[in-house]
Amino acid sequence: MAPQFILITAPGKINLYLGVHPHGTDAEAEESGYHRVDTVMTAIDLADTIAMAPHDELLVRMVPEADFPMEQNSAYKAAIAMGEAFGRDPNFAILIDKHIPVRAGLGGPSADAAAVIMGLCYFWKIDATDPRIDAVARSIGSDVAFFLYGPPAYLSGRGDAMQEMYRPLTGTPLALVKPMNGGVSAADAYAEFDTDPVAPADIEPMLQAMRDHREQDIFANIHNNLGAAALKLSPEMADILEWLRAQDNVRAVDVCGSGSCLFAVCNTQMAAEKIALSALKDHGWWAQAAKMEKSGPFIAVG
Ligand SMILES: C[C@@](CO)(OP(=O)(O)O)[C@H](O)COP(=O)(O)OP(=O)(O)OC[C@H]1O[C@@H](n2ccc(N)nc2=O)[C@H](O)[C@@H]1O
Ligand SMILES: Nc1ncnc2c1ncn2[C@@H]1O[C@H](COP(=O)(O)OP(=O)(O)O)[C@@H](O)[C@H]1O
Repeated sequence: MAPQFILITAPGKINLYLGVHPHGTDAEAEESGYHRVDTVMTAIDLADTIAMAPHDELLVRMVPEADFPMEQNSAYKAAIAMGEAFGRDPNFAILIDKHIPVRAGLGGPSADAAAVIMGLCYFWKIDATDPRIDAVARSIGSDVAFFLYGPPAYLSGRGDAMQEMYRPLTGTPLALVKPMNGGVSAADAYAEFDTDPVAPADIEPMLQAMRDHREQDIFANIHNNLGAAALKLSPEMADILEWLRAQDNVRAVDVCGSGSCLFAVCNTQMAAEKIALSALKDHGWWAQAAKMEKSGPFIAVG
């Protein structure tokens, strides 16, 4: 008998490499205003938790309560799109325990959408390789496809076309720091990028380092050419960037996706914890120690 309740852990992500290509480089990706993007992402252990059970209608709630209508929730959109793709009524109650900050570049809305897609596949016994799943993911957002696969990966196109997957960097310590208030939306960051587009760094050294699992080279090739746009939209991020770079035991620092969060790869978990605490205590920034995670969303059955 199918279970009546599942709990899905939906990890956020960081981009170890984010290369946005100025317009005019890829006609297909640029349809409807999108940019050609090459990215290497890894999941992190800062995660939302999503409880799902069959219900008499589709109901999506967040804790803390969302300040936008349910119909705009990525989890709701994913459930509707899955229902349409598979010809079924997505009548489920979905409760999202929110831990991943929004407008942070940590992929929270996309992680929630991927978790709901996986949850519905579980309830409806849909094969994970069904191509309709990938199409649903892409229709919700560029980052959703990454979460469906899980391990660190290189994606191209709009950042939604899987190219290669790599051995995870599980447990690598991170300090995440962002301004306490406000954030940067992905759409605003891309629009700002267009005012002064700069070509990305060569991705090959990063891909080769990921293939060979050479940590030192991976961290030496961390790159994000959307970061400058985020910094213009949220100037406090520049203070955080400078401060993180000056901390002890930090191997690399960059912007998380479209911001407003920044990450520091640290030598030890204690160093990451110390940096997070100092960011909060001495500067009033939002901060959290985290780790790189081996995979994307995973399901526990109740
Ligand atoms: C920047 C990245 C890096 O991983 O994520 P975040 O850091 O925001 O989490 C992604 O490219 C964001 O992906 P996602 O958050 O899924 O954004 P989407 O809903 O697909 O797109 C939001 C908006 O960003 C712009 N956009 C997004 C992706 C892309 N390749 N080109 C774009 O120009 C478009 O204006 C689009 O309307
Ligand atoms: N499940 C969700 N969790 C959080 N925010 C969501 C969700 N679904 C839709 N949103 C909307 O997405 C916005 C954040 O989008 P975006 O800036 O692209 O995300 P990110 O945090 O990945 O940078 C929120 O302000 C909110 O309006």
